[in-house]
Amino acid sequence: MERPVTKDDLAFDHVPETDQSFENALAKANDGDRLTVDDAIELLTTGTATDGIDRRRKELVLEAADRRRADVVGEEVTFVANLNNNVTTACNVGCLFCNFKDAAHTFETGSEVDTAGFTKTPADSREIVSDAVSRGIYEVTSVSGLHPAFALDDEHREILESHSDPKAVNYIPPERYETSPGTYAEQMGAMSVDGVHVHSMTPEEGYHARRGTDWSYEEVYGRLADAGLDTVPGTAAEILVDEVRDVICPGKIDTGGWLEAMEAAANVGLGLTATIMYGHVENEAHRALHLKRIRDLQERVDGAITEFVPLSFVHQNTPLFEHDVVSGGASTDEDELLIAVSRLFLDNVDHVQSSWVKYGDEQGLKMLSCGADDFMGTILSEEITKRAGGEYGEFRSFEDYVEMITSIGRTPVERSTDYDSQWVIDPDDPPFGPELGPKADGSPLLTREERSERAVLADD
Ligand SMILES: C[S@@+](CC[C@H](N)C(=O)[O-])C[C@H]1O[C@@H](n2cnc3c(N)ncnc32)[C@H](O)[C@@H]1O
Ligand SMILES: Nc1c(NC[C@H](O)[C@H](O)[C@H](O)CO)[nH]c(=O)[nH]c1=O
Ligand SMILES: N[C@@H](Cc1ccc(O)cc1)C(=O)O
Ligand code: SF4
Repeated sequence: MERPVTKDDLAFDHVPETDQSFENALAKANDGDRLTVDDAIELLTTGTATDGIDRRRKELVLEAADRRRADVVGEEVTFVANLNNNVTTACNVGCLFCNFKDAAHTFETGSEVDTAGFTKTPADSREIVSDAVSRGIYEVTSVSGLHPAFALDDEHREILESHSDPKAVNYIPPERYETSPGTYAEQMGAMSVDGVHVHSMTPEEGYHARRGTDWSYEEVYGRLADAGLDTVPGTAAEILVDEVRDVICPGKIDTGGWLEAMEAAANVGLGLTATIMYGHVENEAHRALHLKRIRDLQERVDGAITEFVPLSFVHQNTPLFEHDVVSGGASTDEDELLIAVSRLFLDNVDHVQSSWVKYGDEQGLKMLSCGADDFMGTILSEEITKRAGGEYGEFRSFEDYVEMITSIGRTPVERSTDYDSQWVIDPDDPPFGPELGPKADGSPLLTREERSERAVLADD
């Protein structure tokens, strides 16, 4: 049998080699000068002239980033009271880093394979979000598989229904499925409970919502905003260099398409977040180029990107790992350097998020001293990382947040999705519950039952 293609066989055009020195790059970072891609490569590699990561140099990069964080945002650590409500896992795009998806044919009525996934109707979403809103959340984040029955709205469905070759545009009518996800517009409307902030429709989903039409992304995001969408999560970014996308997500929109969708969303007034998904086949040159593309985008959208979210690749149950293309994810040194260099390079993005879903509590807290200042949200439910083999759980309570953030001597601050509203929490004045948003009454986010269930689990 032939040996499988591995990461080492990939002959990339972009390689981590520069004419810059580590010392010069570090001096620029310390002076607050705008960094170039070569500077970022030097800092991410702790010097391209030597192999491996030099721990002493790494500490210097982390210190520079921590100082920059203190200068830009001070000692406050923010988080949000939110719920993840992902609508469906049905997806045929086939990204090789993803185990969230389930082949769409397994959702069809009469399928011989019982699907391992789920699809929620708009009514299901409404019920789930209503329940979470009554517990105090004021943001719902919703990212989904590209279900072939999804249409943007009724007009889009009509266009798809009358298409000469619906399959060619990845459309199968909802009648073929056990459960219909409805339209994106219906889902946005259903999730807009009592003014809750809807954070949804990644550029990849935006692409799906216009397939088979000549509509611009502005048209699509404008209609979604009218239906209840508030801000757009910048996932599907992965690594914004096409030679990497060709390997890990050949079915996805390319770098240009991702940037076009993000810019259009900003043009119709929607706020944005941006991400990087790193630690698979890419090298430090790709990571640095990605940062440059985000920084340039932020200039074009006039500051619409509120935060940058590094997502460390979770490898365990993914095709990339199972087919031996990669032997694991990023090392802790690489994670820390990525956070730090994101802070130093992205001088026009105020907030860098540390994801406890990806790093866990201990390392997640450490990241708050490597350049990050935001600690994500309560989320209440998580499927993407869990299905990939991540083990850091599905929610954090406000109590957890206050305890963790004060344990490192920083100030816990509740924020809105767009950071416009912030509420400094006094750790000496419990109970801690959401104070911002539609049903803010300061009561704890978790129900009494959940709290006692957790206490039992902790005793085990
Ligand atoms: C699962 S998709 C859902 C939304 C939509 N299908 C899309 O691709 O934009 C959301 C994001 O999760 C992240 N993700 C998926 N699998 C991951 C993994 N194994 N490790 C880390 N992040 C992952 C990727 O960055 C991806 O863009
Ligand atoms: N980093 C991850 C997030 N981040 C989302 C945040 O919780 C929040 O929605 C955003 O900051 C906007 O306010 N969500 C995940 O599910 N998994 C992550 O790794
Ligand atoms: N990236 C999105 C949310 C998100 C991140 C990672 C995920 O696995 C899922 C959703 C945001 O913060 O805007
Ligand atoms: S990352 Fe998104 S588009 Fe890619 S397979 Fe997973 S769910 Fe589908």
